[in-house]
Amino acid sequence: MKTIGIVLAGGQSKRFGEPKALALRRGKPFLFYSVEALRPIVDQVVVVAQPHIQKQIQLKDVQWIEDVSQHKGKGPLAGIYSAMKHHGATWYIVLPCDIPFIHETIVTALKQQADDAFDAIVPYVNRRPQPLVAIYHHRVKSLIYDCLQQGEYRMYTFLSSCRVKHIEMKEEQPFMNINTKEQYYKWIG
Ligand SMILES: Nc1nc2c(ncn2[C@@H]2O[C@H](COP(=O)(O)OP(=O)(O)OP(=O)(O)O)[C@@H](O)[C@H]2O)c(=O)[nH]1
Repeated sequence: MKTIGIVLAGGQSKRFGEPKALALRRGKPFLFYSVEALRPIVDQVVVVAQPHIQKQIQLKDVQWIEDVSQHKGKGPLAGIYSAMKHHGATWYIVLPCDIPFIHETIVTALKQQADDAFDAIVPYVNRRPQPLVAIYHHRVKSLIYDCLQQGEYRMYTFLSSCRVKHIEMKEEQPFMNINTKEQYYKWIG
């Protein structure tokens, strides 16, 4: 069962003011933590980012791709689709690049929930769905394609057409995403 890890790093980071993928926690870029959480569990890690991010960071055994041109920068759904288009697999484990407390045990727990009867495995933390820290079956590629073709870029609209298995996760910190400098100084220091 081939599994690809997708790290989404093609966002604008407007609220943060500089690329979140390159922000540091304990001397390592945020992107590093998402890649390392996936690496032991997947067959290949694919980072979907703009080329200037790749130029500023060294990561071993990672495949870098850009968003497909017609949906460049249109949001996470476009990034997931771009990775699926480049790499065939049964399952895709998706992580954003702005959750620097993520760790391998969360990804392992998610992968253990992979179930062919569902299109997506989405954790719930504190009653909130986490669709950017989730697993998608390859069959959703055509559903995403349809959304993108219709100019529908919202993750939740796409998910409403999927069979989703929700799993409750207790630990909150690994899912904490940093969007602003205030959050950065509060949680990272
Ligand atoms: N490949 C790709 N990733 C994206 C895109 N938009 C957002 N992401 C990633 O998805 C995750 C969540 O992004 P957001 O925080 O919602 O958006 P952002 O653009 O990074 O930040 P803001 O500009 O402040 O909204 C981050 O890891 C982003 O890098 C996109 O168009 N393509």
